[in-house]
Amino acid sequence: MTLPTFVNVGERTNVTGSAKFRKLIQANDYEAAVAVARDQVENGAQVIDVNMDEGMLDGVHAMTTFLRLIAAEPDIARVPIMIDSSKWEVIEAGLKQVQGKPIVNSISLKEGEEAFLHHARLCRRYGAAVVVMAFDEDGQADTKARKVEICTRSYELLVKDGFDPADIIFDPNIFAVATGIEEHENYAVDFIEATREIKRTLPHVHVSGGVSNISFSFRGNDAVREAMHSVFLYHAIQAGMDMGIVNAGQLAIYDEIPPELREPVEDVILNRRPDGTERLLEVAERYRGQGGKAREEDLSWREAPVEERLRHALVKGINQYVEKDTEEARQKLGRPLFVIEGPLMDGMNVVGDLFGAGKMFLPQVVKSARVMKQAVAYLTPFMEAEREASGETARKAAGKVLMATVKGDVHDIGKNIVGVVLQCNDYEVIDLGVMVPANDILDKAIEHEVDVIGLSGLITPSLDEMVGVAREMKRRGMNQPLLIGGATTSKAHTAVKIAPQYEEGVVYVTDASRAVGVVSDLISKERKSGYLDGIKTEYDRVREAFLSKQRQDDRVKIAEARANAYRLDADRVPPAPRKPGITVYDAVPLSELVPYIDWSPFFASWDLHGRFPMILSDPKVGEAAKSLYEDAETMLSEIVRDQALTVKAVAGLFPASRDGDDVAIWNEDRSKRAATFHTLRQQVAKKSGQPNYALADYVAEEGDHIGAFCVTAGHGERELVERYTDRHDNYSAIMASALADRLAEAGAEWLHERVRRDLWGYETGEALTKEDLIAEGYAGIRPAPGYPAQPDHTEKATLFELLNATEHTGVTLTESYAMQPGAAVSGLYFGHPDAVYFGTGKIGRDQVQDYANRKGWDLATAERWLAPILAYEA
Ligand SMILES: C[S@@+](CC[C@H](N)C(=O)[O-])C[C@H]1O[C@@H](n2cnc3c(N)ncnc32)[C@H](O)[C@@H]1O
Repeated sequence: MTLPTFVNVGERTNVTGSAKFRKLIQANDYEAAVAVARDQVENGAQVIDVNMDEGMLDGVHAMTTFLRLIAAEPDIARVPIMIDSSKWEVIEAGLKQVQGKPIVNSISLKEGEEAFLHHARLCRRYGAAVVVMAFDEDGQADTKARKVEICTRSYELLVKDGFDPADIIFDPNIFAVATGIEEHENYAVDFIEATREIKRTLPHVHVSGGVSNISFSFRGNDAVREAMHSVFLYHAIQAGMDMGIVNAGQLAIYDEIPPELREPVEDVILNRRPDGTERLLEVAERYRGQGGKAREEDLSWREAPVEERLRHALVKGINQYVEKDTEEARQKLGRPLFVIEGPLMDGMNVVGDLFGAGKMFLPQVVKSARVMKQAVAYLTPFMEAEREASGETARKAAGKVLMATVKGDVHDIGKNIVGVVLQCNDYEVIDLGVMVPANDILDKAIEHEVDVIGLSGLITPSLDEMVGVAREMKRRGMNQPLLIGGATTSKAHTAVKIAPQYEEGVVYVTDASRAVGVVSDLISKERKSGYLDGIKTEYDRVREAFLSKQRQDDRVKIAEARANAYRLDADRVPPAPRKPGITVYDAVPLSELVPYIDWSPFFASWDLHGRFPMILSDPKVGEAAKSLYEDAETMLSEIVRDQALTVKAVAGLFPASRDGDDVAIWNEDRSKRAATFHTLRQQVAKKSGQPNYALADYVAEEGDHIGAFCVTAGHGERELVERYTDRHDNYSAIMASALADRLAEAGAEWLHERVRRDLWGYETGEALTKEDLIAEGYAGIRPAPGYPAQPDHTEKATLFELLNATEHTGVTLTESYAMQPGAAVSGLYFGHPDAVYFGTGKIGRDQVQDYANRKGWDLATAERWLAPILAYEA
């Protein structure tokens, strides 16, 4: 077994640990019991522990039934199952049911070597990993020496017997500390040190444990328990613990535990002083009933000298005192420039180093940059006055970077983040905004004598636009390197399409955290040519690999793909809509949308990757994520309170029928064709039984319906963003855009539910949970033009016309078919329960020609719009 950094084992499907689960099993309510398992997985459990050891239960029957049911649930079955029982027949019953790699919890030397090896062999036969308790014929190990001794003995026996050491998970027993009994005081240290020794001496094994035991004596005092778990894990993980039963929601962030609590907790966990328990008991009283929340702000840093304070404020991103401290520093240091070049730059260097070392994350850096920007804004008039008096020129930045989102594209969150990160590394950034034509970009680059040009784009037509900018740079004989970034850009596209147009350097930048390194290499006189040579060699290789793959491409003919189309189950075509035609929502109440927000992509837009809400307690990015989330929640409640954004939506449901690979839309009595949606078909060779999908396949040949929609949350966004940028607050400006995007997506989810339940009305029964909605676990899909199932953005024109979307929502389409405002979503509705998302993949020239004919285009136009999915070189 290979494990990610720390694996969280869910334990709520354990009849001995959860009264709720026990009652469900006793009542034979397996459906609700399965929901408990699902809940755990959704809440971040990466393994689920299943235990049916209850005197009144038939353990074999309960284990078999329950595991059989969860094996049929793909979203639960994707995580490993830990079969937990002290009865061997229950374990074996469980092993028979689990399909993936099981984990047996547990075996031990309690009954001697023979029984131990016998059980281990049985586990091995089922391919299971095992939890080995530090337990032998003499009982459970409590000291470090005993833990290590038993684990070592177990290890040697197992490995000698042919057991894969990577499948051994030791549980060296976590016992409660601070119980008032002297012998217990070293229990945490014993566990931590035993873990360190086990990981050092027994290669490949894992170490696990039940974390909540440690704080057992503080039952009822969650704040202290959370702090104890967090401090214990902090040390145990460093010692090598890589798995455990932890309630992620009940974990404080180590650095956020108030020092007056953390210190006595740490004293107890590390057994650092004889009166540790007493002192913790005293402090604990003050935290009783506070749930770890009510903490006073620590203002001790305000007592340090002003340089220190500025540095602290920068690193922590605190802008509350920035003007006051900047003024004090200006008076103390004598000149505004000394403040910038002194404490402010020092602080930013610390931020840069921490970011570079992976100890700080983007949102924190952007917050630090806000402090810098506000300090500099405060100092600027003083510097200008000085310059006027002395005739000096302005201070030179480390380099100048021009940035723009290309013509036809409106998205700029990523670009703005990169701009901020560059600025806080002392680069001057000239940001031309969005929808900037090539000539404007290049004119401004020349006028400002910039060192580097950065282009950004989100939608596929922007890729072509970037190729045009590169070509024009060559024509003009420019020499600045060109950076490429944004959601649809890629190293392959940059290497294959853009780099060959311009010899002075084209570099693809994966994410904001890379931008500073790349720009500094490109600006350095010493490093630039070596760096670009390296890029060129790499891109030559990427291009060659891409083209050679393209040459051996084995697409099937479009006729053959059509013959293998997906055949719709006509009996399950949804009924006619209850409310056909167009429905407009002028202002969807924002408060209604908040529960529909999917937060995971919000974190991703700040380069914090992981699923919400688990990301909040992630050992690495949890702290940054939590603080970002708090700020987001504050701003979101202000937006809702002030109605600062308006969400407009339109949905339409129409008679439709499949027409080959197209979908015909009809007027109400089907006497006249109102529109045609064109779809594209997969041409990859499929295994037998697997269809070559096109969206048209989801519509019946006659008597069917489809829908279309457009939602925006962008009205008001510009004003909001400007309000923040005027205050030199890019952090909040970027946050506002990111929240507008979230509300647009939430609006799409909300509207889709309305459509399924009311307007079309094919979904009856209970409403889905929020998690089910986010996982799109309902019947029907809402594919969006420009996404993998229909990569052609131009289909939005038909969609907009059919819905009269611009009039109803105020959303317009740019020449590249980007929606404006950017916080907008549109797509089609297919109601058939078998409809699933797919990717069209690359397509052959025969289909491109056919598609061109259907769209009324010539081949070259089709090849231009479909450029990203051509299986050949046009
Ligand atoms: C981009 S995510 C947005 C939803 C996500 N919960 C959020 O809030 O960001 C999912 C949406 O993208 C579109 N989509 C995803 N995969 C697709 C595919 N293969 N083809 C077409 N559209 C797709 C659909 O409109 C789908 O509802």
